Amino acid sequence: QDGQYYASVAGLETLLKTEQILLADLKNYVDMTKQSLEMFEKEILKIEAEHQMAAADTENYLTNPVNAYKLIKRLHNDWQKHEEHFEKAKDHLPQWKTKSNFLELPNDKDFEESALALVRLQKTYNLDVSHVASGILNGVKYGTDMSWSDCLLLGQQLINVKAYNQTKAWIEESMRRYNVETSKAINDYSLDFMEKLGENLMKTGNTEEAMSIFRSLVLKDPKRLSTVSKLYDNTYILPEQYEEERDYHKTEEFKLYEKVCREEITRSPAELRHLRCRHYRGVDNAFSLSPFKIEEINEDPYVMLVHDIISSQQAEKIKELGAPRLERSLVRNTGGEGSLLRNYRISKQAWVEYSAHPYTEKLIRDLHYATGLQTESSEPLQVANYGLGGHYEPHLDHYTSVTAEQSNRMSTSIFYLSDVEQGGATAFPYLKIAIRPTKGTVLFWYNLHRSLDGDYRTRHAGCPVLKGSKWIGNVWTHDRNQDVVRPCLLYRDHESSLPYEFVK
Ligand SMILES: O=C(O)CCC(=O)C(=O)O
Ligand SMILES: [Fe+2]
Repeated sequence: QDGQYYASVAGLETLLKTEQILLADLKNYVDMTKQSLEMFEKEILKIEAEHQMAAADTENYLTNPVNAYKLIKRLHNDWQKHEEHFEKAKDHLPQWKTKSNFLELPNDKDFEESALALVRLQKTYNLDVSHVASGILNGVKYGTDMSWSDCLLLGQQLINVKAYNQTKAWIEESMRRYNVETSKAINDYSLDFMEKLGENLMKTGNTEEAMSIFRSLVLKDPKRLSTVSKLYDNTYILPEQYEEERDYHKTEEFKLYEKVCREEITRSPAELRHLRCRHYRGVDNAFSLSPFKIEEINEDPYVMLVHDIISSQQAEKIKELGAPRLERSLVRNTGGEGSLLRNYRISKQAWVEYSAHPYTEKLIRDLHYATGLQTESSEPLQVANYGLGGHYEPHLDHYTSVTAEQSNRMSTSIFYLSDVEQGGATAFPYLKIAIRPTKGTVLFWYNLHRSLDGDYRTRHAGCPVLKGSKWIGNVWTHDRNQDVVRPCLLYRDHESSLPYEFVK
């Protein structure tokens, strides 16, 4: 299954184990052959350092997108390079020989997606490329640096998916790092990279910089003169028309969404003034001893938080119920090259019946007591996990055309099953609301007007997870038999949301 490792922390953990096994082989190989010793020894130290950090706190290590990218990059890219060296000495590499039979390895898709996830984060949160390359996310340093060749390779991946706008910064970062890192003797491997860097600089129109790379390349290895001059003569011109990103990413709505994720746009004190926090004893006063802690988030459409509605233990159990059955959430690609940029939802999900465990039974019962809604017609609990850079672009939960026989998703309840260190808010662009996940809290809102018309103002999204692993449980209650808590009005009350219907 594509992207099965990349999309969750559990998947990455498998990869970490895979890499441990391969690393043992590599160490063995160096002992036996003493070939290419210098290069491999350095490589081993580097990976071991990573693994030591990972061992110290695996969860913390793998929830860092830079570390996750580097892990996938090493397994997908570097080990393949090493393999060429291994060919001769395969007898000494029992694990390697059979690796494709039993070791878990990331595929092209994993690698591409992990690169795109980094870029998505960088773009959504306005991150500085040089910071990301240093493992710094929003001012916090989480891991080791990316090397100049890591940055270059990422740049090349971005060229492959035609994300030219993002490419240049990474190639420039690669150059900056190259100057700092490579005062030492240079090997063929690095020279190849330099050649590629020059080529990519030509492709992105940085002729001057390409020239200076080519010049120092030829100085270091005069044999390359002919290849280099061919590259140069081919004079790549900046592709005249960049492949457009999916148009939606250029709309005002999408830009607004990104700003709301960054909390660059928030509501004014005047807009927040009428909102209240209160204790609610629940339907039939069933919770008079431990009332619900309700925080109003928005009046119309109605949005609220209920704090501490599930315990930490309950949340852990629900994750456990979902985890073994997580499947990649469906993506609606519009096709074409570089289509991964168009993955509007990157997460894994599983459906869990409420009858699965007393804790899920309790969850749906408590939701009834907190909201008054009938939950008989609810969909099963949807448990979802967002990994590295995981997100869910703005969308509506309800169906926009339903026949008289069909029911619709009247309300959404998002139970937050984990905290998220950075990013991962639930954002409502039109309402200028970003809710940061807090474990144990449920975010609740009505998707439909009382008239049962869809409320377009409820368009919402899961912002990219910058650091951490985000777990949620979704409950969608339908619009059947809800007249007690949500009676219809004598008039159709849907006009307020109409201006938002066609905004795109
Ligand atoms: O992850 C989030 O915060 C939003 C999830 C969502 O909108 C959905 O699953 O429909
Ligand atoms: Fe949603």
